[in-house]
This record gives sequence, C-alpha cells and structure tokens, in this order.
Amino acid sequence: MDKLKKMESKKIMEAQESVHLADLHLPEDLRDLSYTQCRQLCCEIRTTLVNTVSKTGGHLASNLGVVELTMALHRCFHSPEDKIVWDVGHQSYTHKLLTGRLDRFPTLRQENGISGFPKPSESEHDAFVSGHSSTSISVACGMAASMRLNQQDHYAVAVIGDGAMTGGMVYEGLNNGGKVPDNLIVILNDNHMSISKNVGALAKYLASIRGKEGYVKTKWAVERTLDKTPVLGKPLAKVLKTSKDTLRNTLYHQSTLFDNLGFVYLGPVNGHNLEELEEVLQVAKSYHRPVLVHVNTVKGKGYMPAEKNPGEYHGISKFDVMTGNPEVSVDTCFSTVFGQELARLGREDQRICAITAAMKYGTGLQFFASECRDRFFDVGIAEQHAVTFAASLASMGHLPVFAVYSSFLQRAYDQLLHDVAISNLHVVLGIDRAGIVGEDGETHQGLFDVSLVSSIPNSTIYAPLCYEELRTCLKKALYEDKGLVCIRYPRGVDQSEPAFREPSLTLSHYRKGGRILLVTYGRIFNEMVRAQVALAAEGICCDMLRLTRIFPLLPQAVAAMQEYDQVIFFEEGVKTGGIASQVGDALLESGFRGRYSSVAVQGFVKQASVAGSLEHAGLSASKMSDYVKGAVHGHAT
Ligand SMILES: Cc1ncc(C[n+]2csc(CCOP(=O)(O)OP(=O)(O)O)c2C)c(N)n1
Ligand SMILES: CC(=O)[C@@H](O)[C@H](O)COP(=O)(O)O
Ligand SMILES: [Mg+2]
Repeated sequence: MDKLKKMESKKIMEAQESVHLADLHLPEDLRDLSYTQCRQLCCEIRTTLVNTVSKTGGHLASNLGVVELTMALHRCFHSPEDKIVWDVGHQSYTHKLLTGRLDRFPTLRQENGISGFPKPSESEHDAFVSGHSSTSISVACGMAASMRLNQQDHYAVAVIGDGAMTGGMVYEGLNNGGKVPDNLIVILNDNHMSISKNVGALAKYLASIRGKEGYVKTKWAVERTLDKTPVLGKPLAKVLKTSKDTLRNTLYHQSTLFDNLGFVYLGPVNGHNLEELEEVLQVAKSYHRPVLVHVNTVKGKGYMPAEKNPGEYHGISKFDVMTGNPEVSVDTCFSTVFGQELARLGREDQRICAITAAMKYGTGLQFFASECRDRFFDVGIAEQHAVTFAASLASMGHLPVFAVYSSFLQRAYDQLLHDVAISNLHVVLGIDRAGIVGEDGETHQGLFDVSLVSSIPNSTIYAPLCYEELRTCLKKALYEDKGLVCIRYPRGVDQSEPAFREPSLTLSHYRKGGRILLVTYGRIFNEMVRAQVALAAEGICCDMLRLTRIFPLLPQAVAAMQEYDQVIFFEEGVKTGGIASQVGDALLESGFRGRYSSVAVQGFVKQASVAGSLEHAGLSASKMSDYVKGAVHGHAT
C-alpha cells in the first residue's frame, strides 16, 4: 500500500470512530480528525453551548454561529504560536472549548470561573483581552509586526464580525495593516447582524459583496492550479505570484474595498462548511501578506429559537432549553423607563433626537425608534462618532440624547471634551449600565464614567435612584440644564423602597439625630438604608445623605456635612477622581473639623454577580455596616 492509501485508510478508520471533546488533547488533536469526526464534534459543541448558557447566561447566538469557523481556524493555524484575536470576544466560547477548557466551562461567567471573553491570564490561547468592539485588527497588526521583527513565520489572525466592522478603529487598523508585508489575516464573520440588525452604508456594502458565490469558486480553481505548479526557483515563484494577481484582477475586475486597501480579499465562503473554510484559510496562509477572508455565517446556527431570534439570543440570561424561554423575564428596568420616557417626550418635541451606537434594545431606544423614526439614529458601533454627531445636531438647534453604556462611553472622552464641552453644546447622555454590571466582568463595568465626565468643565451628572427620579432628571436635563448633561443609571430594576423614593433633583437628607453621616448616590443607597437599619439595631445612629445631582458638587451637600462629627461616603465608582474624593477635597477646603473617609471601587472588578461584586468592593449593606462600626471604633481602613 503506498503512503497515500495508508493515510486514506487511517482516515476512514478514524472517521468510523466517534470522538468526544473530553477524550481529545486540544487543540492539537483536532488536526488528526476526519471531517466526519469534526462535524460530530461541532454537534457536541453546540449542545454544550446551549446547555451551559441556559444555566449561566451569556452570548449564545454569536457563539453558535462560529462553531465550524473556530474549528477550521484551530485546524489550519497553530495556536498559541499563531495568534487568534477575537473581536469583542463574546464569540470565543468554542475557542475556549477547543483549547482545553471543557472541564471549566460550566463556570462560564461565574465568580472565579472562566470568562465570557478572551483572557490571556486564563489561557495561552487567548491572545489578547477584549470585550469592547473593533480592536482586533489593530491588535493583529501589532502582533504581525512583532512576528516580522522577531523573524517568526507565524500568523496573526483577527476574527471580526460585520457589526464590529462599523467601528472606526477597524479602518485605522486596515489603513495601517494594508501597507505592510506581514502575515496578517482578517476573518470577517458576516452574519448580517450586530446585536440587532447591522445598519449603515458599510452593512449595505457587505451585503452587496457577500452574495457573489461565483467569485470564490472560480478563484479557488485559479489558486489551486497556480499553487500546484512545480516550484522552479524563486524567479518563477515571483512570476507565478504576479500572474496570480493578474489573473485575479482579470477574472475579478470588480475589486473590493479591502483589495483597494492593500488586502487580498478572499470569499465569501460558507462559514458552516468545514472543507470550504479550510481551503480558503490555507489559501490565505499561502499569501504571506495581508488577507481578508469573508465568511458568511448564520447567527444562532443550530438552535432554532436563536436562529429565529438572533438579537434576543445575542446575550441571554438563564433560559429553558426546550422552550427557549428565559427563566425570569423582566418587563421594566431603568433602560426601558428611560426609553419610554424619551419616546413620550420625543412625540411632543420635534427637536429631540435619539442616538444609539448599535445598542437600540439594550438602551431601551426601540420605543423612540418606532415612534419618532426619522429622529432616531443608530450609528453602528461608533461611540466617538455618536458623540460628535450629537454635538453637531445640538449646534443646529436639536436636542440630542445619546443613550450609551457607561463602559462604551469611555471611548468617546475626547469627543465629549473637544466637540461638546468646549463649545458648551447642549447634549444629553443616558449613561446606562452605570456601576457594577456583574458577569461580563472587567471590560464592561460602568465604574469610570463619573471620574471621566466630572473632569470635563461645565458638565452635569445625575444619579437617579428610582424610575420616577430618572424621568424627572431626563426632563430637567433636556429643558433646564445646559451643556453636557449626563444621567447615569444601573443595569436592572428599581429596588428602592417606596419610603425612600421621594424624587429629588438635588439631594435627600434623612435625619435620625446621629452624629455620623453616611453619604452616597445611585442604587447603593438601597444597601445603605439596610446598613443604617442594622447599625441602629446595634445602637449606632447614622443619618444619611443621598445625592441625585452628583456633579457639580452641591454647596448645600457640603454644608450639610459640616453638621457631623464623622462623614463616610460610599461610592459605586472608582476612587480616583470620583465624587467621594472630590467631596473630601471640598471638605478640606471648607475647614471641616470632623472625620471624613470613603469607600469606593479600587482596581478592575472581576466577573461575579452584582451582589457579590458589591460585597467585595465593600458596598453591600453588611460591608457598609462593618465599615461604619470600624470607623466608630476608630479602626476603619
Ligand atoms: C465599543 C463597544 N460598543 C458596543 C459593544 C456592544 N456589542 C457587543 S457585541 C456587539 C455586536 C457585534 O456584532 P458583530 O461584530 O457582527 O458580532 P456577532 O455578534 O454578530 O457575531 C455590540 C454592539 C461593545 N462590545 N463594544
Ligand atoms: C458583548 C457585549 O459587549 C454586549 O453584548 C454586552 O455583554 C451586553 O450587555 P447587556 O447584557 O447588559 O446588554
Ligand atoms: Mg455580526
């Protein structure tokens, strides 16, 4: 039997053997499997994804869509020497399963468990931290450049979705990457979806090229013919390379944006067909220059509820696998209230415009979108653009409201400062997911917005406690305040007790006759109320001060603090530059003679439940009460 036949029979034998993730040494063993075995593994992976996410919550639909793509990548590239960089990283679950994390997979997104995003600290196969969109091409560019400098013949592969392609950083990366002779491969995972439908001119452009099946088929034939021509030394290889390019240009006169930017464009290919995927990836590797591979996938592939409703299953909480129904369904949350109130105001005032950066449903703007269609703008994953766009609308007399997650706003600091604040333009921000977010972890915590915005002159920040207060703040922000006005509110529901829910636009002072004043803002006031009750039961009487307008500091708040022997500020935000530290400065300047201390978040907050993270940060009721007891007895840290 010749070598080829032997290999063939080995393959057939292997194909008859069933394989399981748990029996394999991954990712290495993947390369020895037959396609039949790979497809079998894909089924096992999908079942694992659905079952696990049904218990932990997570990004299901995006992951179901890239099972074959991930398998093909790990068969064609050699991680960790080759670097696979996942954009956003929310679709990296299969990658985790194929790189030896099956046993830990049930701990997904839990405290001390594996992350829902790539984390080099978790595995050498996670090339780079991600969570925010559109960074992968820049990361891969840097890695490919480093490989060249170190004379390593490895590959840097960025895997990026069509939604993430709407982010501006992508074009900075393409601009840089397209001109270098590096082993840089960009895989465009095109499923026609961002979280909701992908929007904008780029989405339209991708739609126009993704249907061109003829392009790819003929192309493979050309590549194969040329690649199989015996190599007769370098000069001929050069001629062949030139003829490849000439042939490509002749056959495919219609070049893409990516070709024009210096990338070889390959595709589109069926992202659920392993053979086709591996073929295109091998061709991509053969170029040794920047290549973009366009892959068509179906978001939610293989689990009917997710295929039918990819938006709802993008990020989902625990659900019933049989029905697809969420375990707990929440009708109202801060985002919904914000969105509904904005829609109501928008109906009455034609100047109001609402802007989202691809988070229409997450921020509750779907209500505005359906009621005031022409004044609703989904600008794609483009927070920087969104802020400058809002500034520009304001300069033309509109009343723009940009609803954005706290952590994603971090990108747009200069736009807030340079485009909004310097001109004192009236722009309202709904800062959603403010504070601790829980299971998404470090990349998504909303803990920096207060420090960030309060460093900008003439800005205003509100932190409403409850829905009613949120509505009032929004009206005030639109009709009474000027300049940059932010309203920050958390993920989730109003948990404040009716007795503490008197809406205020400034501050609420709860007097019990104590000599200690506890101060805070936002949702952790609920924790403070519980702490105060517990402390009272132990004979420690505390007053409370809750701020609704947190910045600029209210003179009456600083004045109220002067009445006390001891003031303790609890803040669900970072300590540096936060309100607690600003209050400390103000008290010092005012000649306050009592004791002042604060508890705020320090460092990056890892994934855990919101309650768990509050506890670790010292911001739960029990930790607050412990801290106060320590302070009373003179040993607070
Ligand atoms: C800067 C930033 N803004 C918004 C998000 C929220 N976000 C996460 S995934 C996503 C959609 C990504 O779509 P795509 O890249 O096509 O991936 P798919 O889920 O379709 O696979 C968005 C908007 C984010 N992670 N980062
Ligand atoms: C991956 C990503 O950035 C988003 O999908 C984010 O996880 C959404 O968070 P929410 O679930 O709070 O909308
Ligand atoms: Mg997509």
